[in-house]
This record gives sequence, structure tokens and C-alpha cells, in this order.
Amino acid sequence: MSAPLWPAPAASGPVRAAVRLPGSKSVTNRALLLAALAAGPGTVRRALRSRDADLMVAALRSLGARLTSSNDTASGADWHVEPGPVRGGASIDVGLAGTVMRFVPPVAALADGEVSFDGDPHARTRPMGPILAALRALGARVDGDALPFTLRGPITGGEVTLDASASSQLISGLLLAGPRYPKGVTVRHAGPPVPSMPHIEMTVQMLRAAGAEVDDSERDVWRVEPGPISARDVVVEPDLSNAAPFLAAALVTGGEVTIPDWPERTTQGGDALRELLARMGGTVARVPEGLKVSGGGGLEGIDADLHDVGELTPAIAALAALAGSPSRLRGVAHLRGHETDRLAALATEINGLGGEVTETEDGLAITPRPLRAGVFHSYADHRMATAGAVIGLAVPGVQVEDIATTAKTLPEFARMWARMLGEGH
Ligand SMILES: O=C(O)C1=C[C@@H](OP(=O)(O)O)[C@@H](O)[C@H](O)C1
Ligand SMILES: C=C(OP(=O)(O)O)C(=O)O
Repeated sequence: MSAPLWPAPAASGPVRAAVRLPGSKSVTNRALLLAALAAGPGTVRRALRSRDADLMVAALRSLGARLTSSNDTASGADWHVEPGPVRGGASIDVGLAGTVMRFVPPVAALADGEVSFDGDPHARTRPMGPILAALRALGARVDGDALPFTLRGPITGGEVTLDASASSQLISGLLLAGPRYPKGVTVRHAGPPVPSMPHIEMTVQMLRAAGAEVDDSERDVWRVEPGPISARDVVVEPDLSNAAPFLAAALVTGGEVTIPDWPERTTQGGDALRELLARMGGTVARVPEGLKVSGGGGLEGIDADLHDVGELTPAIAALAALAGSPSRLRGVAHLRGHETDRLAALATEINGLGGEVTETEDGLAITPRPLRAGVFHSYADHRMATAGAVIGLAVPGVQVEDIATTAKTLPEFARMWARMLGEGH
């Protein structure tokens, strides 16, 4: 049975809007996890409320932490987090959340007792083998190399080598729990280059901010010393990856979109939108309120290596399909292991509307063609759904299947999109 179809609104003119985005998924889930492992109670403010964040909250609760929210709205909350001894006996649902499936097992490995993990059907195909093997090498009993699996600690930590070319999260997960292992942890990567390095920098920076000692001076080696994680009051930045479809709308419609509170400095990969959108013809400016992107000067294709910022690929591919010249998106073979095989999904769906997209070994070659009305399937992938919305701005009659899947990181997407299009007309 297929999910409902959402008629993607076509833009009736240039959009002019300010779009306030909820907190970053990546920062929220790291901050909640570190707070749950801290030496005392702490607070995570302006945290994202979404499926992935709620799954993290539920996982940490079932491992023994107490989390209570205030200022709770559909898309944000302040969490008060009281750590407790990490306990076994839990059954954890990871949904389709990479941050939950890769970050929580290393925490569960602190417990003296069995913890079982499972998730959505597609989650069972996402790469987990290297992190489970690493936990096994560090002394945990793990049955299985993918979801579902059960894990039994406690582990003492130490040194481990793994191939993290399929996902940076395989490293981030081991590092985040690392200070709590009696011997700390040394993680060595051996294999093709690790993608999404800004997300590992985010992990290292957030660990250091929480008082952990991290040595990342040698390429592909990370050492986390054992020690307490400090209790803190953390404020989560807006989700810059989720800014992508909204800023893309400025380019597609020749309008202007401002994202308030764009951080001056950040480890979020989404910050690369400033450069990518400028290269595609946008005018990008920091303004007192945040970041403003204006279109109107044409939409050009791009040849870009997105290895560090793979999350942005669906939005960039949507823009590329509407551009005035061809594009090559490179360095993103690992997207085949994301929420869905994003390279296949993007090629199939854009081509289904009359486009010309071919998969390459590590990305996509996109030749713009006139597109027509049709269904854009989302494959339970929030970023496929929002890519369909971007194309729909310029192509009347696009229907995105299962827009509700945006709840993974942005439950308010459809309402925010409508509001953006309503403003300024
Ligand atoms: O650590 C994180 O918060 C993330 C790391 C990246 O994963 P990959 O390295 O698997 O691409 C990114 O794509 C994902 O959305 C979030
Ligand atoms: C790859 C993504 O998510 P996850 O955290 O589930 O890996 C994403 O949000 O683009």
C-alpha cells in the first residue's frame, strides 16, 4: 500500500520569506547522549523534537536516564537530563535513525546486562557491521552484524581498528561513549576515506566542550581519555542541513530566503550551503538576522564533491535537475547506505518526471531536461521528500508520496513550506 500523495505547491512568484528552523538533529542527539552520560544533571535547550530525536530520548530513558521536557512545541523543547547508572534489560527501537543505531550501542555496552536493538525494515540494511565488530573487539558480546542484534557489556574500552568508509557515525558512536570506558577508547580507521568529516569534528568538539580529552592530531586516529563528562547547559543550533530545501527555493523562484540565527562558526556540514548555493548562482549574504540567499541571477549546474556533506545531496540534485547546465555530484557512494539508496532513488524519481540522471560509481550526473507532472516517491527518506518539494516549486503537478516522512527531522516541514510560499505574495 502506498502512502498518501502531497501536491507539492508550485511557486506563483519569487518567494520572500524568513524561515526559522528547529534545532540540528546531529547536535541534539549528541547533546542528549552526552547529558545522559554526564556526572550530574544538565539541560539541552532548543533541542529538536522529531522522530529521530524522540527515538534518542526513548533510548536514553530505557538505559536509565531521566529526561523531562519544558517549553515543548511541535518542533522544539528544552530537556532537563538526569543521568543514571546505565542499565541493561532494555529493548531499543532505532527507527531509521543513523544517530540512534550507531551512537546508542556503545552506551549500552556500559551496562552489565543485555540490551536488544531493532528498527524500521530498511534500518536492517544500513551498515552496522564495523561498529558491532569494534564493540566485540572491545569486549562486548554481540550477536549479529546488523539490526536486529543484542549486545551485552560491560566493556572496559581500549584500542580498536575499523573501516568507517560507509559512515562517519561508526566512529562518532565509539568516541561519544569513550570517556566513560575505564580505559577510554582509541579508534583507528583503516579503509577508503571516511565521509562526513565535519560530523566527526562535531563529535570531537562537543566531547571537548563537555570536558573530555580528545586527541585527533593524527589522521584517521582518535583517542578519547577516560574521565567524567561534565554536566552542562547546552543550546542547540538551527539545523543547517534542513535549511537546504528552503534556501533552494530562493534559487528556484528567483526570490529571497533568510534563515535566522545562522551560526557564525559551526561544525554542521550544512554550512557548506553558503558556498554551494553561491556556485549555483545564488547571492549569499550574512545579514544581522542570519543568512540570506537570493536568486534571480540564474540557476547553474555544479561539479561538486559532496563527500563531506552527503546530507545535502538530495537538495542539490533537485536544484541541478532544474538548472541551466549539467551537474556532476561526486564523492557520495556512501549515500547508498543512507535512509534509502539515495543515488538510485534520486535517479529514478527525477527520471520519472522526464529528467536525465545517471548514477556514477560515486555520485550522479544530472542533465537538466524539461520536467513534467508526476509522483515523486520518498522511500521513507525525509530528504527525498523535501527534494520532491523543491522540484515541485518549478514543475506544476508534482505529487510527493509520504510527505509525513519529513517527521524524521522536521515534523513541521509541510506547514513551514506553505508558510514560506504564502509570505510575500
Ligand atoms: O553524525 C551525524 O549526526 C551524521 C553523520 C552523517 O552520516 P554519514 O557519515 O553516514 O553520512 C550524516 O549524513 C547524518 O545525517 C548525520
Ligand atoms: C543520513 C541521514 O540521516 P541518519 O542520521 O539517519 O544517518 C540524513 O539525515 O541525511
